[in-house]
Amino acid sequence: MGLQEKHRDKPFWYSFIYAIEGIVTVVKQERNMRFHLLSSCIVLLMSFYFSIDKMEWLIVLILISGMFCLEMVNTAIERVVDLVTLEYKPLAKQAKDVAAGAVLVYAVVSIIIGAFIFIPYVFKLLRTIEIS
Ligand SMILES: Nc1ncnc2c1ncn2[C@@H]1O[C@H](COP(=O)(O)OP(=O)(O)OP(=O)(O)O)[C@@H](O)[C@H]1O
Repeated sequence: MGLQEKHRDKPFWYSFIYAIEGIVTVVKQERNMRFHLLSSCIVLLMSFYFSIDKMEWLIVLILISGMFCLEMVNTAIERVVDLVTLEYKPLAKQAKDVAAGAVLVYAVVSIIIGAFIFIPYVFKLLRTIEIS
């Protein structure tokens, strides 16, 4: 029986189980993903602490979820490349490097946007500490 036939009769919610398996796999196997998880927890704690406004929450949540999604796509690309070849191939290098570049661009932009959101709150906190 081929893979297609094997999965044809499964109920639709099996796709969710497979998706969750994918998320668990990335968290278990990818150090970068665990780093994203840790930094996201810190950002969420800061967001609660500073009581950021609704628009800022939306931006923070979009950035965090975007980072997770991109890291998962990056990992998927790495796995497919390794499945195709474990030999040194310039195209394999390009595929992995381009995917890693996408993660880097998103991470740098997220840090810049995060700085725009949080730095004013940090300064406000420092001023309050100075005054009191
Ligand atoms: N088959 C290959 N052919 C040529 N270069 C490769 C190949 N596999 C990996 N590379 C190069 O080595 C780098 C590291 O590859 P690797 O598969 O270890 O991913 P990684 O960047 O360490 O991923 P992560 O740390 O996110 O798991 C790639 O970015 C690429 O430049």
